[in-house]
Amino acid sequence: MSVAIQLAGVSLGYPTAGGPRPVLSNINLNIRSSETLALVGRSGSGKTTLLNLAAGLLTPTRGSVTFSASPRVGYVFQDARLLPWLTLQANLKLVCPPEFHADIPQALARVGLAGREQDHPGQLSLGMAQRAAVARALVIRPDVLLLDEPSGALDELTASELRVELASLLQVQPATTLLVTHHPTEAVQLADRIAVLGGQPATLTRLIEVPLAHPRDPDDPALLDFVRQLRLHLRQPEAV
Ligand SMILES: Nc1ncnc2c1ncn2[C@@H]1O[C@H](COP(=O)(O)OP(=O)(O)OP(=O)(O)O)[C@@H](O)[C@H]1O
Repeated sequence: MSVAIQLAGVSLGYPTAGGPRPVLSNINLNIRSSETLALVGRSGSGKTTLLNLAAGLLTPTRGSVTFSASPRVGYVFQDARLLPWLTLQANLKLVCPPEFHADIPQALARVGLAGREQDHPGQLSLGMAQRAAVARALVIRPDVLLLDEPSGALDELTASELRVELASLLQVQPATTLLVTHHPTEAVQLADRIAVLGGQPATLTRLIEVPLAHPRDPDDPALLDFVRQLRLHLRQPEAV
C-alpha cells in the first residue's frame, strides 16, 4: 500500500519570543500515491518544514494534512545519523519491527553494502553511511519515504551514484516519496513532479510535471532542458 497525502490551505508559523514567525502560507498540494515529488526553493524557504508537515511530524497552524491511510514513514536525513557504537545490523534493527529483521541483509545489499552488517559506521565512507541510512529507511517498506537532501553532504560523483541507486530502488519498492533538494538535476532526474516554494512566508509558486520515462539519464537533452527551465524559475520565479 502506498499513501496519498493532501495538504489543504496549510500555513505554519514557528513560535518566537515576539509571536509566531510565519514560514509557510496557504499551501494546497495533493501528493499522489507512489509518486516522487521534489520540493525545491531557496535555503530557508520552508522545504524541510513542509516535509515534516507531510510526514505528520508537525501540525499546521492553519489548514489540514490528510492521509489516505495510516502511513508507515521512512525518513532519510541530510546526514546519515547512524549510532556509532552499533553495527549496521543493529542500527537498522533499532528502527524496525521484528518482522523486518530478516530483511536487513537484503536491504543493505540493495544499496551496495552486501556483507557489511557487522561493520560500525566509523568503518564506512560518507557515501556508504548515507546509503546505509537509505537502507534503514527502506527496510520497513515505507508507504511514505521522506528524503531531506539525501546527497547534500556528498561530493558530486558520489551524489550522482546515490541518485542512480535511489531511482532504481524506487522502481523496485515504490513509495509516495517527497524529496527535498537544492539540486535541480536531482529533482528532474528523480521526480514525477516538482513543487517550487518561494516568497516569505513561502507559497507554492509552481508545480511542474516531469513527463520523462524512468530511469532517466542525467545527460539526456530533454532532461537538461527541464533542468535549465527549473534553474531559471528558481532564479526569477516570475520570468518563466
Ligand atoms: N524549529 C524551528 N523553530 C523556529 N524556526 C524554525 C524551526 N525550524 C525552521 N525554522 C525556520 O523556518 C524557516 C524555514 O526553515 P526550513 O528548514 O524549513 O527551510 P529549508 O528550505 O528546508 O532550508 P534549507 O534549504 O537551508 O535546509 C527558516 O527561517 C528557519 O529559521
